[in-house]
Amino acid sequence: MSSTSEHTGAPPAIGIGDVTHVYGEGREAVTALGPVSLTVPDGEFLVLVGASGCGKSTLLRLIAGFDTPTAGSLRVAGDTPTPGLTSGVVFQQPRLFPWRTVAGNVDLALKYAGVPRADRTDRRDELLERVGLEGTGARRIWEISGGQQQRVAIARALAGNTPLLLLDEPFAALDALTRERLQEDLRKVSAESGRTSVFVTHSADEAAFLASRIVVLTHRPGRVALDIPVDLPRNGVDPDELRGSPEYAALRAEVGHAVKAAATVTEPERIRS
Ligand SMILES: Nc1ncnc2c1ncn2[C@@H]1O[C@H](COP(=O)(O)OP(=O)(O)OP(=O)(O)O)[C@@H](O)[C@H]1O
Repeated sequence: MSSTSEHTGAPPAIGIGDVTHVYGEGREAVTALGPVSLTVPDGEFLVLVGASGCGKSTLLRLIAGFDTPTAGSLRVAGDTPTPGLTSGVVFQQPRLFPWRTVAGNVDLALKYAGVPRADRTDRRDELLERVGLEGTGARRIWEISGGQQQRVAIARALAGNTPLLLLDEPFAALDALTRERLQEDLRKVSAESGRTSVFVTHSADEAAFLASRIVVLTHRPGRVALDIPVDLPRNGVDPDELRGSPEYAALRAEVGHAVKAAATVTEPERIRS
């Protein structure tokens, strides 16, 4: 693993060296992950793909700092990750305060992030606009749709201005049309913000659409089965055109095959770059 960025000499956004994670002890021990080594440069949109139970969420939790690796080293911008400080996290179920308004939820995240009161309204409106929720600030969480709730969760995660945005299957519970819309908006938001992101999914389609790099994990304990850069354009591209392009179809097929193969056979690490 290289410990610094190629161009600036600064540590990478995420540096993962020979990380293993074991849940429980003795006869109860479950090795969920590893060893995994990955270097993620600033601004990358990394998608982790793999079959159920392969350790994707475990890796994300380690990057978030919710858990500490059993072995190996994991650094965010050269330091040990700290929950809430190094990353904003979006889960499959939006964890919002249902009795608060949309604006109130984002305000609270800005307050926790230390944004001065005088700046919060402008910053909140900017965030709501960015996630496609302008004009909905006064609505209660229970009054808006699941897709809109997930948009609020993304705005909250962006509010902290943390170096990382981590997303654990955030669109899995949404209907297909809403999911596509949110994917399109997230793609745009991420290209605009340039925030380093790690997104977990089962879906090869979703990975091919969102990623600037895709890592497929083997079955448990998850290791890197495939690590590929994505050459699809990230800015100024029509989402339908992208989804209809032969390049997208080829990437989706490659990832789909890799996920299937990795779910059944423990493959040696294969890197194409
Ligand atoms: N707290 C825990 N205690 C014991 N085993 C656990 C714990 N959390 C996860 N595991 C096990 O570790 C393995 C990896 O789990 P993880 O949730 O990281 O997988 P995943 O790829 O995210 O799965 P899914 O796609 O189904 O969410 C699984 O076999 C799971 O049962």
